[in-house]
Amino acid sequence: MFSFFKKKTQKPADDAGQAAKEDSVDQEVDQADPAALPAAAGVTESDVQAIEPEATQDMVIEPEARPVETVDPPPEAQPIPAVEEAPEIVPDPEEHAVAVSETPAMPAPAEKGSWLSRLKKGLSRTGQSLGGLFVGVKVDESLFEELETALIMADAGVEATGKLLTALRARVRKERLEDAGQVKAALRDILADHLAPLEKTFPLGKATPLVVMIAGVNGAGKTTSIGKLANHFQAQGAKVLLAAGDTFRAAAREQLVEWGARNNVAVIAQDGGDPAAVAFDAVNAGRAREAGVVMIDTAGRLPTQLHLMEELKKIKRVIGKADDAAPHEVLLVIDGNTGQNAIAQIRAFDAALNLTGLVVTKLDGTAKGGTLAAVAAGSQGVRPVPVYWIGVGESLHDLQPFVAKEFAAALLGD
Ligand SMILES: Nc1nc2c(ncn2[C@@H]2O[C@H](COP(=O)(O)OP(=O)(O)OP(=O)(O)O)[C@@H](O)[C@H]2O)c(=O)[nH]1
Repeated sequence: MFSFFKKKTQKPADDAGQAAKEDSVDQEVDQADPAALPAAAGVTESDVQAIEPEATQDMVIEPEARPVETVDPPPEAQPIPAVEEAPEIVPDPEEHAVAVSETPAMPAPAEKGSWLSRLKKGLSRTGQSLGGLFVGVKVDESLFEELETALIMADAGVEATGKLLTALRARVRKERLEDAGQVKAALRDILADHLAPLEKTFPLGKATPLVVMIAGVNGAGKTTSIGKLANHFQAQGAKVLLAAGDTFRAAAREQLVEWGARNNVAVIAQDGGDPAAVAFDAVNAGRAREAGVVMIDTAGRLPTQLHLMEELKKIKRVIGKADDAAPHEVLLVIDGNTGQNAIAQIRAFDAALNLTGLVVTKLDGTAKGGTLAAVAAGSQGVRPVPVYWIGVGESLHDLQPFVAKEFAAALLGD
């Protein structure tokens, strides 16, 4: 395992200072000869080196911020393998002894059934309010009215709700459906068709390395999703490299480093400084080490924090200086509980970054599972960005590819 850590003592004093500093680095980076970029971005070769054990002593780790309790090790977790390059950048490797596994931990096909039941359970609040409407009722206008209310309450939005109900009425008429169960089955098909354009297979292997930039608001589940995906990609045989693009929050870096240790993959990190430089290093390191995937975490931010949105654009630009075609994927992680606000988030991040996909987390326990129907309908002018993965919990197995048919069934509690 390769672990890198660039040490810098300078930290941003405040937002204004940080913005000014970023502006100057931005100009440097943008005007620089790409070959000279590492230096322009404040990166020197001596900065990028395998961490020595004693260097970890200087790391600032907030013990209370360690996410140990939020991260379930895979059921088949094994003790740390006796690898020479054990995760030295982790201050206390013993803490990882129970969590590190070399064994791919994503579900085998046989586990598909349990994923479907977790998906159904995760979406049960939406499932009960939508699916529950069909129990012991007659097929009449009041059923359609209740459905309309339930879809709006599930945050499907006005456009999707109208479209779905128009299609359902037509189907009921055409097929002369009189049984509520049949109407429910018809709605399930219509929903699945409606959501199908969002379904897309993640293009692992499209480029080597495939550079994936991850963005989102604070706490959406970016870092956790990266950890789960690292495991997923490894299970598919891809060598993974992670980059801790949140250079401001020590706990965020720590969390990624921890996921790196769990998955036995390298993490590029830096204490303070320019996140674009970390991303740039990561792409180069990924290429040098023939990684299959480089995943770049970024600090959480609100679309209204304009200077932070500019920083995100800059990170993307600088990644492009390391590899013309990169980032190949720009993913927005959204919290499934966010409801209609997710639409505003997608619009804003898409405008800044031209998103290629979504990861929707925390669908467990939400009554707002209809949001994806709103995305598919292009509600409020949102572009129907593909959904690669959905998350229904905190364990490794709880993040899985989005399948429209499965999702539609779970939305109706089936
Ligand atoms: N219930 C549930 N919790 C989740 C899911 N995905 C992530 N979480 C939890 O959400 C919390 C925040 O996740 P993070 O990965 O730290 O979020 P982040 O976007 O990286 O956060 P910042 O770095 O602060 O922007 C953690 O406690 C995760 O375990 C999910 O699908 N379901």
